[in-house]
Amino acid sequence: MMEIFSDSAHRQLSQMFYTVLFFHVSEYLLAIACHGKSKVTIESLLISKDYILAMTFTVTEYLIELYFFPMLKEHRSISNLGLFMVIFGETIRKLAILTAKEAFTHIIQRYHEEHHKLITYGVYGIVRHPGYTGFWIWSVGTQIMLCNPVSTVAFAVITWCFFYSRIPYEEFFLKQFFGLEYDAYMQRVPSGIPFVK
Ligand SMILES: C[S@@+](CC[C@H](N)C(=O)[O-])C[C@H]1O[C@@H](n2cnc3c(N)ncnc32)[C@H](O)[C@@H]1O
Repeated sequence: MMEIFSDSAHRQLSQMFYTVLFFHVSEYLLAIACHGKSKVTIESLLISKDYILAMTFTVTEYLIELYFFPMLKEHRSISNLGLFMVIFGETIRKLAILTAKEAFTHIIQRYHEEHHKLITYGVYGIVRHPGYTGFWIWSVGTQIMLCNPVSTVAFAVITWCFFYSRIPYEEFFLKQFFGLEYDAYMQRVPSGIPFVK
């Protein structure tokens, strides 16, 4: 079936498939490693309805452009830049999970548990939300890798909007848990998402 695609298309679609597969499987396995199997649900695969919709849109855009504007998919250096962003973003996110360990829950904690300590070292010493920074770079990178102009802009804006509202919500509880220690951390370290204080 892949013979109907050019070499570039074959490479880009394969890269996208393995990128997405690696991201979700590794999120799930790391969640088990950090929290134990009994506490992890299938939701830790991070595949929601909206996400499936976004990926369907992405593939649809890719195939339409491949058919009508095949030269758009032949920009190897742009595609490689996207691949670099995917690897870079994935690395930052996984470093965040490995640094925060038990504190890195996929669902935002609203009640302080005794074991929950404030992490301010490692990647958390560079930005306050390295998991989100990494995901943002990863998601935009997937679209640059596919040379998908519409989805590149859409992913950048939609993911940014998501974190723009999620970060204050998450930090509302972190301030309750850690008080002045969190205020000082906020003063010292940027959020890691552009234009989010
Ligand atoms: C999905 S994780 C994301 C963590 C962080 N926002 C990031 O992007 O790396 C969400 C959980 O991490 C916890 N969390 C966020 N920042 C933290 C920090 N600096 N230290 C400890 N826990 C943190 C929150 O309480 C929340 O339940």
